[in-house]
Amino acid sequence: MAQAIIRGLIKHGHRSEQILVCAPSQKTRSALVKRFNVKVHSDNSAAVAFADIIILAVKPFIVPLVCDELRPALAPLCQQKLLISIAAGLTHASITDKLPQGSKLVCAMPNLPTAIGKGLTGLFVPNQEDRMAFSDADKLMNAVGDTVWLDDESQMSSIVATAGSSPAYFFLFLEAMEKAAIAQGLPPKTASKAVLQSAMGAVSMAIASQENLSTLRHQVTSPKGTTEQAVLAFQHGELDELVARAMDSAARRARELSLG
Ligand SMILES: NC(=O)C1=CN([C@@H]2O[C@H](COP(=O)(O)OP(=O)(O)OC[C@H]3O[C@@H](n4cnc5c(N)ncnc54)[C@H](OP(=O)(O)O)[C@@H]3O)[C@@H](O)[C@H]2O)C=CC1
Ligand SMILES: O=C(O)[C@@H]1CCC=N1
Repeated sequence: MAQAIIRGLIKHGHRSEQILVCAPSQKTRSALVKRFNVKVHSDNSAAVAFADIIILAVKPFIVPLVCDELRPALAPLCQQKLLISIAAGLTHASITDKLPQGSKLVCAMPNLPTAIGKGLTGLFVPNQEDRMAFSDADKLMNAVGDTVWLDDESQMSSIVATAGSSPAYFFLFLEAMEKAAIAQGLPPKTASKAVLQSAMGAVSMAIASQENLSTLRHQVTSPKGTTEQAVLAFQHGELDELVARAMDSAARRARELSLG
């Protein structure tokens, strides 16, 4: 995910020499230098001296370890630095507990399309009045997509399910359509093109249109036509219930991660 953010930031005008990536493995660091020409370091605390905004982009269980490493360097500077955690599930309090008192932290939940400037990031700070003070986090994530502020931290698990994880659901659905189209006899390249262009067209249209999703669906679905048969098959397969179950599972996992 860090690479997606870096790619998006550079694509949208941030200079690579202004980005320092701290990662333990030499292989990852070399790959990042080669790919993005960013600065790299093996020591996480180097980020404190270098950057005003520090993104914690490690697996949730590694966040406490990284906070331990940042703490000594961060303590005297914590009012001047802005930290952004993108770790799924971790609560604001559980991270600030590991940071020097007075540290400024935003919890964020981006998604992979950040890499092409089309991300969606949910942002949360405990006091809504503080949002202005955290506008740099909003600006940064806005450079790689859109942002939404969450009023309540309990909404974060829904943003994980709806935005953080959801590109994978769409990829899964598109994969299934591609397989079915090939099974029906389309050449793989034609199947892929037809699926992706149709998905892009549908989403672009939904964004541009004044109509809601249901109205747009009905515009495609001619009475007694072809679409109706496919929609009925999805409904017999209880698509709504399946999607709700899948999203509940993702949200539940985010809440589990918050318990450590
Ligand atoms: N993948 C996604 O679409 C999204 C992920 N997230 C969140 O992003 C976070 C990272 O997930 P993801 O990118 O998928 O995971 P990856 O495993 O792909 O990346 C994790 C990175 O953390 C680095 N790392 C490991 N240990 C340390 C350490 N001690 N100090 C500094 N860096 C370290 C690794 O570096 P090295 O290669 O050197 O080991 C690696 O590059 C998670 O918290 C996840 O919840 C949030 C939204 C979307
Ligand atoms: O699967 C995960 O845990 C991460 C968080 C959201 C997307 N990927």
